[in-house]
Amino acid sequence: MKILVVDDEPNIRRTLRVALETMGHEVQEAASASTALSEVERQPCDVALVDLRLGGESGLELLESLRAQSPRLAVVLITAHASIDTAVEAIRRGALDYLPKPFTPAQVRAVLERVDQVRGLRDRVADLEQQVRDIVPEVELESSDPQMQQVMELTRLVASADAAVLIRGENGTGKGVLARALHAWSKRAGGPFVTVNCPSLSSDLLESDLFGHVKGAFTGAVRDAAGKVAAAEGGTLFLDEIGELPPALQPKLLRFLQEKRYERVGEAKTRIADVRLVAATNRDLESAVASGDFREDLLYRLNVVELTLPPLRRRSDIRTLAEHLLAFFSRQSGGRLKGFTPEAHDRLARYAWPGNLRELRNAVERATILAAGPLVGLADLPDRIGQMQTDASRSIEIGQSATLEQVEFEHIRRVLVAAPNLEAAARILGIDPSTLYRKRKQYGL
Ligand SMILES: Nc1ncnc2c1ncn2[C@@H]1O[C@H](COP(=O)(O)OP(=O)(O)OP(=O)(O)O)[C@@H](O)[C@H]1O
Repeated sequence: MKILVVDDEPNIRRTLRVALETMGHEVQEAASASTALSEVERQPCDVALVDLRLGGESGLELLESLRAQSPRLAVVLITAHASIDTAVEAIRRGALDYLPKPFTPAQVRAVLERVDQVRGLRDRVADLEQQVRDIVPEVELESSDPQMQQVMELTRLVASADAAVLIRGENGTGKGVLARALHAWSKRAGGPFVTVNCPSLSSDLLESDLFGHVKGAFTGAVRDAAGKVAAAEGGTLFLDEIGELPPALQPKLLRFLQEKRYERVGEAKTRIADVRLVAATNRDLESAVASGDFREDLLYRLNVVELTLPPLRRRSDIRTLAEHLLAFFSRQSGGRLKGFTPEAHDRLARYAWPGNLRELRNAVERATILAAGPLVGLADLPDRIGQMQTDASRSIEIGQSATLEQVEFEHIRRVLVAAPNLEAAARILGIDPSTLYRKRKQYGL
């Protein structure tokens, strides 16, 4: 973890730095409240260890300012006057814990383990919140489109088997939604549904995210972690964007698929899990196999059954889908909107929908907020749809009349089309793969 030590006594700062660095943490120091605040602003950290008496300043006040400035920061107070009262006051004002002075390295370690546990729980809550959002109440799986009807029929058929399933389709076509439906219709429905986003983490972190790790396996592994394979026990593990699975992890996943066996990072003990694997990809995995980026044996293990979702532009039910989504969002906001104008419908039917159902959903939700009603018109649709020229790939020129959002959307879209994979696209854009991942979701790309 990144830890900020705030104490006006150089000796305490030095002792803590040595102890914390020995435990594998990164340490920043501050001798006063104002330095502490500017340090946190300059470089975000995970934990602040704050002395209660900072010369003439109060650690309790700094605690409040730090919490206001950086709500995710865990603050631990250090106090030579450990009384129940100060401890209670510190916790009441948002401290996560306190350390009595003088302290031993073991006490520091114990406090940090608690901080790490709380952070783990917080992440778990965020993850669960995301899952609740992912359950997507607006989803309509019934379709009059013949291709979709075929996909749904096959999904119901294979749901009861335990075979691995590979879901193919462009971004936003509903692969995640279909994976959930598959789980809900399977005999594992009572078990957990756990998602792993393959491109959002580095190879090492992804391995530990999947299979778990033991305490001390790497810097920052301060306690054992079970991993998502274990979390999905008795249920379904959904590997999103499997085409981005780093090569180093592919043999490990293959072994897991074949034998249901795996090891946590840093541990030799073999564990067994009863988990069904469903994977999704928007990439042409056959060409990834041909270029050596994806193992052929893994592809064959994953696609025992294949389900392919059609892109939205090829679906004959765009109109019904748009009406369904509008009815859903309109209900949530008092039922003001009754439908689309004929021009808006026409545009929705002719637009290319590079972000597929996600883009349609976002466009309709946005229109529900903007439209005066009772019908959604062209002006209520995002510019790229409403002002679309007949050529869907109209060019945006830098310096010409375009919003920053349009420019960012178009630039990211084109880089994604041209780059061989997400990591390369993130490198070109000069952003983190996880930021790119979020932006794609935001823009429905
Ligand atoms: N059948 C549906 N009815 C209504 N909305 C849908 C449907 N399928 C998908 N959506 C909308 O599109 C969004 C994206 O779906 P989902 O995440 O399943 O797509 P995906 O193909 O997995 O995308 P990605 O490849 O980017 O992960 C959903 O959150 C939902 O809002």
